[in-house]
Amino acid sequence: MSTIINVKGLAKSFGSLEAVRGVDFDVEQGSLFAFLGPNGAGKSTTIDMLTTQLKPDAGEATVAGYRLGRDNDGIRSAIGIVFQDSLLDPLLTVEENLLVRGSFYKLSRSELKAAVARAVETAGAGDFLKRPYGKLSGGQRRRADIARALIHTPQVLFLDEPTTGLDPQTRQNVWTTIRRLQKERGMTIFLTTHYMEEAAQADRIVVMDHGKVLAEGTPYELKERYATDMLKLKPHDAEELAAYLQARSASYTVASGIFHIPVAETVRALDIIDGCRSNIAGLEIVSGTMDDVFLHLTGTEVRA
Ligand SMILES: Nc1ncnc2c1ncn2[C@@H]1O[C@H](COP(=O)(O)OP(=O)(O)OP(=O)(O)O)[C@@H](O)[C@H]1O
Repeated sequence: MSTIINVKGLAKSFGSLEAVRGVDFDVEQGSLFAFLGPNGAGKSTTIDMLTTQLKPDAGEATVAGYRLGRDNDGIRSAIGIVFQDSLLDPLLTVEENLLVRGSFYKLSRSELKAAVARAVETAGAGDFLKRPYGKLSGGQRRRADIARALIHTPQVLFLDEPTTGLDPQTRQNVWTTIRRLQKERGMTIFLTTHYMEEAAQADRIVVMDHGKVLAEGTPYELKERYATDMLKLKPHDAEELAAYLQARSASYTVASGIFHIPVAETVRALDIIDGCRSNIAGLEIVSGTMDDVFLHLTGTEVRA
């Protein structure tokens, strides 16, 4: 796979506040990339720089082969952005909004119609095309916002918290659209989210806080590194199990008669189980989650 976004030493301060303090990361072409961090971590500032809305103080970046600061028009032609706050006019219908937006791209009338139709189809916004944007549900608005960002068929789609505030069913629908863009259209998706179960579906994750990258890797790698799997055992004889675990120098806690034994990886639980099989009345192995990773790295629960 080739790299479509490359970031080196990117930095931005607002007065004395160092919002982004020299970040480095790459995004693979066609991947679903999740950018995580608590409120104020510097995510939006980084995205604003990569999308040419904010001039960096230092560092460099290329997006779809275009150098930031040198070919910002090229970058803008290659990206689509779905902002947290919509840019569409609530009084116009979805179709009117998209046609107005599409008129910026200097297309002929027939090209414009075809581009809008393609964006609508891809975003699944066909059912409410003739309705005023302001009268749509949250999920429908999001689809219209995504359609707006797709009119010029971008290579990279930036989505800033695309599902925040939506109900679980609608979140799922919007998420299905995002996956389709990536899988079927080969689009690179650059996503920020406060929902860790969404981040867990990404190909690669960067976690940042206080303007710095804290960790990066696949969800699996991050969970292996920063989250602990837990073996939970219900013994027939608690004293016997305690003695067995102490003899192995395995740490554990007991709650309501259940032994909680942290294991580095889920398969390690097998070693423990093997030696005390006849004393086991019940067991469960709980994998570490992205929530654990986030908590470990940032020292804070996810704040939406
Ligand atoms: N235009 C600005 N002027 C001054 N300070 C700013 C400006 N934009 C952002 N900041 C500050 O920079 C820091 C990073 O903000 P940023 O919006 O990049 O964080 P974030 O990770 O996107 O947070 P969130 O998850 O809340 O969107 C914060 O302390 C914020 O208050």
